[in-house]
Amino acid sequence: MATQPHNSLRILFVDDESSLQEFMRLEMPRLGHQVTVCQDGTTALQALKTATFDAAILDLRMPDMTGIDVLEKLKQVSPDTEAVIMTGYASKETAVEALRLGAFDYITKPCRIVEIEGILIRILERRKLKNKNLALQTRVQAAEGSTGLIGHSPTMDVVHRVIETVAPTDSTVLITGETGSGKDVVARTIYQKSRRADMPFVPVNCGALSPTLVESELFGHRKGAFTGADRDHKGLFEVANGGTLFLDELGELNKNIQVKLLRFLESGEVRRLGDTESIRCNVRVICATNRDLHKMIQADEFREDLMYRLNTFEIQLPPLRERREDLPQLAKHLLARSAKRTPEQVANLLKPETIDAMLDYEWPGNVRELANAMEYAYIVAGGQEIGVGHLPANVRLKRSKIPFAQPLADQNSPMILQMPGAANTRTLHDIEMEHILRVLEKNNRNKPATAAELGISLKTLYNKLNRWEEQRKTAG
Ligand SMILES: Nc1ncnc2c1ncn2[C@@H]1O[C@H](COP(=O)(O)OP(=O)(O)OP(=O)(O)O)[C@@H](O)[C@H]1O
Repeated sequence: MATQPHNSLRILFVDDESSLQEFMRLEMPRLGHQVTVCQDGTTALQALKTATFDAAILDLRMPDMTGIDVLEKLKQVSPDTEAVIMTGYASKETAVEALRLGAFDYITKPCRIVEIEGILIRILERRKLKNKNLALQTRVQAAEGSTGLIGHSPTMDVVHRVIETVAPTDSTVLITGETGSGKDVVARTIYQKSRRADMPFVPVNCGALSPTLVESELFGHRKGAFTGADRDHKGLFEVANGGTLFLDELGELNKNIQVKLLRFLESGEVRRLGDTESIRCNVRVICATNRDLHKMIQADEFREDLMYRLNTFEIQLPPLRERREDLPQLAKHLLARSAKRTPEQVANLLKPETIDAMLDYEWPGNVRELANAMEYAYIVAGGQEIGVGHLPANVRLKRSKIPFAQPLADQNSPMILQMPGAANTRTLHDIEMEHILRVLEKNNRNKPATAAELGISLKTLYNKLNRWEEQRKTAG
């Protein structure tokens, strides 16, 4: 089959005027397009059964059926074909009706070739945009990894059941669980199973929002609301309108923002900073936190009324050490992700003793730590069978706490192997990261407390941790 040049369209032309048919047979190839000419609607519908077209130019008045009839049928069998209706001046209203039915545009007779050419250029542009969008979606999916929620241990079965119940409703959901236990995956699964799956999913890492801008980021602002607000700005609630807003690390929101979130949940309205009017937003909110909100309430850091408003449906994700039966399947899934293969293709790479060794470990970093361990082992084993010796040192030696305090003592520690330039030449940056990680551990991974002890902003801490994570990935 001949390949279609990227600037060429396959066009279906339907008109009973033979002079116009001849004109199109000559002119379309001259413009680089392929054309199939039909003299009436019936022949056109026949042609649609055997070929695919990028565009269809349809005469409004034909002997057997109208262009509108053909348009309706065309949109049923080939919704991606862009239709253009040709009409005389007298029937402009019908042309407007055609637009309502999904036509791309209409042209009035007598047709001028420049006009047709202009419309075809716009169709080509729209096709390019659609393809670009598709390519971007595929890349986003590849970057985010498969969103399948793996695990059928009794506790995970409960999680699956709650997801099935709550996903189709518009109810707010609170997902709790230790870091790396899969809260983000659960939020995306709820979204994908919801009625809003075709609308935006807007994830927000509340901890990474700068404290001075958090309100404007979430709720928007009017021009002049504060110094530097030189234009109106849409908040993320408005961006997510019709869809789902995922507030990750909810526990990091300050109390002022907590009040505003509560107000939104109760009224469905947000008010931009500096505005006097509220805006109605149809947004479903899903929240996640690894912090103990009850303890935060006792410490007067979290509003009790907000927690009760949020936890109508609470999904508690168990830590990996409490659902060890999920580990073999998860390990295969995550190994397949690193190897860019299917779980079946990598199943034989994991020796039974390697799985046993992993079952003996506590996994304080939960599934994320398992994902990193699988990536590490895959690289160290050179894509071959993975033995116990290929696992990161802390997994092999069953040391749950990552040995930040003696980073150079064990050259096989994943922390060192993954730290760029770690061998004998530690850079100032390496030393800084070791210190940050040590303080993070000391504070039980509580990021605000860590940032406070280090004397840096929470945002800076997140930036440093993200950069470090990227460097570890690049260093393999
Ligand atoms: N049940 C699961 N099935 C498949 N992959 C999972 C599962 N749980 C977690 N993962 C993977 O583990 C990693 C960490 O998961 P995720 O980001 O959802 O954790 P989290 O609880 O949101 O962490 P944090 O509290 O640090 O934000 C991701 O790569 C995710 O794809």
